[in-house]
Amino acid sequence: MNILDEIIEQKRKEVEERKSLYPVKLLEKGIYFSTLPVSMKKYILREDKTGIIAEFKRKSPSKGIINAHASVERTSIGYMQAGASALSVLTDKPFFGGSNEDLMTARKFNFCPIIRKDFTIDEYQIIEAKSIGADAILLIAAVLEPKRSKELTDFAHSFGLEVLLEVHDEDELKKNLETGADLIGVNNRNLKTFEVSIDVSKRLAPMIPDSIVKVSESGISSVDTILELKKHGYRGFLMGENFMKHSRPETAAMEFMDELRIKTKA
Ligand SMILES: O=C(O)c1ccccc1NCC(=O)[C@H](O)[C@H](O)COP(=O)(O)O
Repeated sequence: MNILDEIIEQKRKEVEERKSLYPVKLLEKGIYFSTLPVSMKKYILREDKTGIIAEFKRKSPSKGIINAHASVERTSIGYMQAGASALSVLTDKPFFGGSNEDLMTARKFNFCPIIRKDFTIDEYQIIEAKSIGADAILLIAAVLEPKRSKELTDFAHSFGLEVLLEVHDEDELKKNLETGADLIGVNNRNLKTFEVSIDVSKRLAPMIPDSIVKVSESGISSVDTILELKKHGYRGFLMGENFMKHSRPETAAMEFMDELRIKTKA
């Protein structure tokens, strides 16, 4: 059993527990349930932003503890002040140390697109994402049949949420091109082996239609990599550890995005 199988097995149990603890009727009463979502796709395409989706993540299966003490409030505000296009907040607790409360805190302090980073396998989680103030959800092709990805995408759209569909290889991409995702994220990290290679993004780029916003995910740690990925048509760049490993992730993000702005003008 690989880590992804383990996460999904755990997630199935967790979702069933949450359904009985917080029934849909309760989620529908959440303060964000009827607010209008902010489009992550639009923000990523905005020229005055960097395209970076800055992630708040305390730990991960591949790296263990990354930052146990960072404040969601200070980090998320700092990320946006630095010029991020959107925020990504991990809400999975057992494997990433996140929570729904983290996302709600980020929501409270920021008017910007927020993607709920979790392992979505059930409609219930989409309703939950809406009720905690998310604007977008992640779907991972490696754990869903294309038919199921489409069903969940349609369901997310019915709540005004956008979908970032994550793929890791040609086969996953080909099978999921018709699922209606708003953005396609190519994960440079193989979630089964944890191997990271930016070449995955470069290889898959020509297969993604221009109508879909391309996002490169994971293992990005240099401005030059972003400039290189832009040449391959990427507009979004999901970055977590490179910022979170610092005691002040928001300062690291500011320095990184300043360098990106300078090199983009040059
Ligand atoms: O990061 C992991 O170890 C991981 C393991 C299993 C499933 C998902 C995982 N990561 C989720 C992500 O998508 C990354 O947090 C995100 O792309 C940012 O990556 P990075 O910039 O390398 O922190």
